[in-house]
Amino acid sequence: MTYKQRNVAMMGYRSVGKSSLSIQFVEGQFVDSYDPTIENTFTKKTRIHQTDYEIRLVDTAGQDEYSIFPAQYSMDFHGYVLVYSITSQRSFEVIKIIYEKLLDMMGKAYVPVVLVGNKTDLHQERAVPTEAGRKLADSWKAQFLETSAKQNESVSDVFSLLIAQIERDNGNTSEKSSCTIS
Ligand SMILES: Nc1nc2c(ncn2[C@@H]2O[C@H](COP(=O)(O)OP(=O)(O)OP(=O)(O)O)[C@@H](O)[C@H]2O)c(=O)[nH]1
Repeated sequence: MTYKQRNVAMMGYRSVGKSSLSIQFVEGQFVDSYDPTIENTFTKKTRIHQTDYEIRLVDTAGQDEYSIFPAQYSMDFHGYVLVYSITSQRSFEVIKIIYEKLLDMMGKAYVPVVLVGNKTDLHQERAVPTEAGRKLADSWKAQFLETSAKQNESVSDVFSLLIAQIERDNGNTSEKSSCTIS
């Protein structure tokens, strides 16, 4: 069987749940302890829209507004999952900065991205309204989802949405497209 390989990087501020989302997607479990990541790579074979994919998922170290964008993440990636925590306004501010640095580093005006607001199970601690996340994603022409790695809510949707977006950007789409000549 042949698999389409897609390389995806998870980026965001510290402790927003990048590792937890990766582990939930790849291994189907949630680990409550916090172990800061340096870098971890996971692979997962999955079928999305009748196509078999091997997703190589790189879980990166948490960054803050002062971090220098690691140049290795601007090459060889098909798409990015940019994660903040809905309980942390700072993580929301940091994700905007990471996005700007990513575009800068790649020298592009557009990069396939899914913006993820994680930890929806902590609704009593919510600091970032859903609408703010959606607006930000719209301004990037990116997909947007809120998730809970803990409750496995919408976790696999993050990757299906990103893969679908990457395929659309490559011109591979199962949807019928129309062409108008004027
Ligand atoms: N309640 C709740 N806690 C979560 C969720 N996702 C992650 N956590 C917790 O948040 C803490 C940080 O999670 P990680 O997945 O290690 O976060 P990270 O973004 O990979 O952190 P860095 O490696 O520092 O960048 C851990 O204690 C997790 O158990 C979630 O959806 N809900």
